[in-house]
Amino acid sequence: MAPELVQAALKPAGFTKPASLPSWAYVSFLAGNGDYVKGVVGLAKGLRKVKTAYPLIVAVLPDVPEEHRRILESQGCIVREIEPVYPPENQTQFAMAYYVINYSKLRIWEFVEYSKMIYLDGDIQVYDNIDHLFDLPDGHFYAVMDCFCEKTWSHTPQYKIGYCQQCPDKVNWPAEMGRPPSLYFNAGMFVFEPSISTYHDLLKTLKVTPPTPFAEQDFLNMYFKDIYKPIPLAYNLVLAMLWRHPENVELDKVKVVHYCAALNLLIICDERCIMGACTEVRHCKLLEQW
Ligand SMILES: O=c1ccn([C@@H]2O[C@H](COP(=O)(O)OP(=O)(O)O)[C@@H](O)[C@H]2O)c(=O)[nH]1
Ligand SMILES: OC[C@H]1O[C@H](O[C@@H]2[C@@H](O)[C@H](O)[C@@H](O)[C@H](O)[C@@H]2O)[C@H](O)[C@@H](O)[C@H]1O
Repeated sequence: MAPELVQAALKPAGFTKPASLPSWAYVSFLAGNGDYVKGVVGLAKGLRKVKTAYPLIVAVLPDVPEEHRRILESQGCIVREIEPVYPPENQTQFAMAYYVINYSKLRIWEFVEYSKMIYLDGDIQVYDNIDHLFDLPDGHFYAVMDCFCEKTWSHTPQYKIGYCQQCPDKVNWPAEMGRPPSLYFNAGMFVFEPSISTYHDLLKTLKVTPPTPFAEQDFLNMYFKDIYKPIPLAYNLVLAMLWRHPENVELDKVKVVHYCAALNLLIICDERCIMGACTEVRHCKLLEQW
């Protein structure tokens, strides 16, 4: 779909809650007994603050303790336990060792009581209502394009030559390296349609797909390549964009911020010290944390 059509579909309609809400929902993913539950609580609070009309489902692995599940339910979340999904045995070095558990995100395609869902990582915060994304035309996979400039991408040819899809004209893709990479999305936020047939095909395809450094993100990019439609950066501002491609960031239009794990910077601002994005980028000093 032409970008202008995507833009048109993204215009927030005059929001009136329909008599019977369509079967749409937000969904997040939680594993382990660590601090990610705090992120998901923050996400639930953020969605409530922007007055979303739809529920937040949290797909939890069996290792999420009862206490954390109760906390999520006290925040109005619908908690659904899922079984882990593992990729085929392989010696792959994941970009982050724990990424292997992120393949379990694939279980959300089984949530077919919902016709359309918006997936949000637990380290994401929503600052503006994005319910209008549910109105995007069916039959596509919508997500924001990622950036290849962080060290976590150092294993890739694009990182090695300084190519990034966020600024494709800065370093041209050399002809001798074949075709440039297809548009590649960040899998921390996406709009999708649950489907049992797609769910079974995802798992079947995973069984014969060797794991790669960005785990299920690489897998989803490969699987949905033909129906992927980029949506504006405002819907998933990966923090690195603030210092890698500030020219692409219109802060006042940002609706969703993604506080990625590879963020190894403490952003200190004259007025306050925060971990994560800062709205006054010009005040910030970026410190290499470690
Ligand atoms: O120990 C973990 C690791 C990851 N996650 C979930 O998986 C998502 C993706 O992992 P992460 O955010 O670390 O990936 P990033 O986008 O930061 O690379 C998180 O946001 C959480 O929702 C989790 O619940 N527990
Ligand atoms: O398991 C793979 C993960 O891949 C992605 O994280 C990456 C990606 O954003 C890179 O572009 C950043 O450089 C990096 O820091 C960050 O960790 C998804 O956000 C996450 O949900 C999850 O799918």
